[in-house]
Amino acid sequence: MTNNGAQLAVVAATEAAASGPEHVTSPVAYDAVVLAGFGGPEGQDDVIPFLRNVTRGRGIPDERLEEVAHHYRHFGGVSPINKQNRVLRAALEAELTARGLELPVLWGNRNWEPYLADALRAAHERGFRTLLGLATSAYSSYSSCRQYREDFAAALDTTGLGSELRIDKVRQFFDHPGFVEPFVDGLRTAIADLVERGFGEDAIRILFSTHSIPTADADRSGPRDRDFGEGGAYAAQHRAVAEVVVREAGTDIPWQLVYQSRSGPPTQPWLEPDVNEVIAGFAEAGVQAVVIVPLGFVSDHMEVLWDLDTEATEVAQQHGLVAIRTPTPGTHPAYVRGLADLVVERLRGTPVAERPALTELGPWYDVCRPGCCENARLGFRPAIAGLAP
Ligand SMILES: CC1=C(CCC(=O)O)c2cc3nc(cc4[nH]c(cc5[nH]c(cc1n2)c(C)c5CCC(=O)O)c(CCC(=O)O)c4C)C(CCC(=O)O)=C3C
Ligand SMILES: [Fe+2]
Repeated sequence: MTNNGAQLAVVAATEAAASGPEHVTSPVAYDAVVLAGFGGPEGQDDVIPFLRNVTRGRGIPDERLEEVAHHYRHFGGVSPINKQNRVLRAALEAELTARGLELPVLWGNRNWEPYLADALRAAHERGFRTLLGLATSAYSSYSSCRQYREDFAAALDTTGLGSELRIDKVRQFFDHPGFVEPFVDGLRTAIADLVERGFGEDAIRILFSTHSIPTADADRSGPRDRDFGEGGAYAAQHRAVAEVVVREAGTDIPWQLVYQSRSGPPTQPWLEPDVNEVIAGFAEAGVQAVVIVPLGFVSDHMEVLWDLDTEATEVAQQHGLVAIRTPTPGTHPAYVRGLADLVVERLRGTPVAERPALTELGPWYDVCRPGCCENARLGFRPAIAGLAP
């Protein structure tokens, strides 16, 4: 740290939370929203520098990096993720404007241009001082929660704007109706499609797929003082949302939660089972069709286009199975409205009892609880929007 700006921001958020009820902050007149994306390469020359950004200090084997570079190269070195976030940014801003809220939405990334630091500089130049961060990530884990909080703190440090800007962050929204509804729609449509094509419901299986993470990180996901069972809050949230999606879709077809896109050295345990192994096992069980619901992802980025639409679909075909991958929220109107609702609840300081949440785990916290989503290997880094350890 070259200045203590990030620490100041951490303290500001901490005090705001500590003085309010446990879950929620008081109303805040935010000047703007900052959408925080993962970032992706936009051409062949970007691929390797992007992958270096993603994996810095992570011990990802070179073979895995080459393999992942190949996924991007196959699509011209372009990940669709930046375009998707540009479209989402505009849609969210338009939704807020339509509600009479003058709340610009800025956008910056963790791993590629425009970086979060660029977004903070732009916000500051436009005179915005009180910002609400919104990460494009629904669940609790180091990669999907705490790392975004650290990204904001690091961007405050890089820009030297730590004492000028206050940044809070929208809660994890895994069980918000706006996030869940597109998955329900997608599952219903896929089942209807298969039934119409003559598949019996007993010959169909539903797989809810999400990103695998190291089990050591999964165990640390969510607040330190709550026990969520195997796989921590990360796995528990996915299980709970999958149950809601199945119930809302009104189906009795058997389902299970599977994991994809594992990296890291083989010696390191990651969440299992792998989507491809489960699909391969289906053929012997007499299954004829599989519906893959990409429950862990907000848009059709590379993990979806390659790991599901290319790889998992190929595995299914090799085993004589029909596979349908259902849509991600993307810019589904329910999702965009849901994100706007999540912003509005912070403007109003909506009491926790009035906040929508479709599972018993939520609504999640405005300010992360002590020890939330720590990384098992990386040391402590300053983060916004969390209570001190
Ligand atoms: C939980 C989770 C999400 C979902 C939540 C969220 O959306 O945030 C997610 C999303 C994404 N992951 C992405 C890309 C990559 N993730 C990698 C590596 C890793 N991901 C991890 C976890 C997650 N990742 C982890 C524990 C690693 C190991 C290294 C580390 O500890 O960081 C690597 C390195 C190579 C590899 O090992 O695959 C790449 C290239 C992209 C962009 C895709 C595009 O460009 O379209 C997106 C949206
Ligand atoms: Fe990832």
